[in-house]
Amino acid sequence: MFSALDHQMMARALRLAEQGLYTTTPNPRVGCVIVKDGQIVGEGAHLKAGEPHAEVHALRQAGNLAQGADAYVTLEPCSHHGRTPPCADALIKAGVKRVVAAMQDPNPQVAGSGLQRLQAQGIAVQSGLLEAQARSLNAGFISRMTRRRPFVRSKIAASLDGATALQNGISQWITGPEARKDVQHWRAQSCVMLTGIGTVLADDPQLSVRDEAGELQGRQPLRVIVDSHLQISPQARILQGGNALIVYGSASADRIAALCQHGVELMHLPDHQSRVSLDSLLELLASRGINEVMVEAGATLNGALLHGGLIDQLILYYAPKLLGADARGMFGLPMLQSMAARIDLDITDMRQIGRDIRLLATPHSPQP
Ligand SMILES: Nc1nc(O)c(N)c(N[C@@H]2O[C@H](COP(=O)(O)O)[C@@H](O)[C@H]2O)n1
Ligand SMILES: [Zn+2]
Repeated sequence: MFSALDHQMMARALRLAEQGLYTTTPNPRVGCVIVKDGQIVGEGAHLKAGEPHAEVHALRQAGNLAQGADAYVTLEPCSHHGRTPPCADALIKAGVKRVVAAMQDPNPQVAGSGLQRLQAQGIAVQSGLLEAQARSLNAGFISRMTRRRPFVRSKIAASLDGATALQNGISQWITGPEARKDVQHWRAQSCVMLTGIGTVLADDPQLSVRDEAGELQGRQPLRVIVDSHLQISPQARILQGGNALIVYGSASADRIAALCQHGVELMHLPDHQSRVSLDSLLELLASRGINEVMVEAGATLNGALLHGGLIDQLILYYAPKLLGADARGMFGLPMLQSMAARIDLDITDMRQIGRDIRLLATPHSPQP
């Protein structure tokens, strides 16, 4: 169905889409290549919401050469008026003869209607080339559009014997500098950094995106703290500089007033036991256009998220160290009554980073 040239051009479009890895949110990362007589005549990437889509950049570069050309796009061209006009119309006007998309747009405002509009104008349309790669690049956008919740990845650094801290809470530094630098790359592509009050009280983290000199770098994710009984101090480093949200389940009026005085945003999201409802939190974040959440938390929050089926990806750094008995574990999961109740994972990537090993894993879902 697809030629070697098709594969090559879509692979190029996917590389272009990666240019928006850290910047396009809440929009998807999209790349486009326009090809005439086997030669690239235009290419582009979507970089920022409100700015032109990938197809528009590529068509501008191609100019009149777009007439009779093939367009390779990593996401179905849009058919609606959002912040910008429909790309399907721009492709029709430019006179392209064929459009190849890696995947359909999961946005219900588009969902196949972009491809239909092109087809109705006699343009040859194909979809599904390198679809798995295109989906992985926009896992957050797809999750928000189809499940009404963000894609959630949790990063955990542990010793080889599975400990994240000593019994007294000391955890700095289990992994080496290369792994800590790698973490910054994941933070930078996230819309939210999520943590729990236990981590805030133990480590007083900032959860910001920083360069090697420790300076703030680029777009900063919203910091969200799950603090069921509002124990956080207004002086906590994570609250400095704004851009933070505390979610709580129950608290006294005094505690609420004290934090409000410091200009902190609070949200009351109780579950039936007056802890924080994690499902409601993710729903709320999606309604605010949040595509990707990165969790850096302790065993309690990680256990609750994993047990609730709310973690989509684990980023596990294992350091070649042993922390011994009574050290803190990775997940506070309830005791299993049988092997049948275990949580199975699939490992999707494994590599050495400095002296540490990084595993990417996803909760295993049985094949239909
Ligand atoms: N095909 C395509 N190319 C791009 O470069 C895109 N950014 C999108 N995004 C789709 O359009 C919606 C955003 O529209 P506005 O930027 O507000 O005009 C987004 O939700 C996707 O459905 N598609
Ligand atoms: Zn568009």
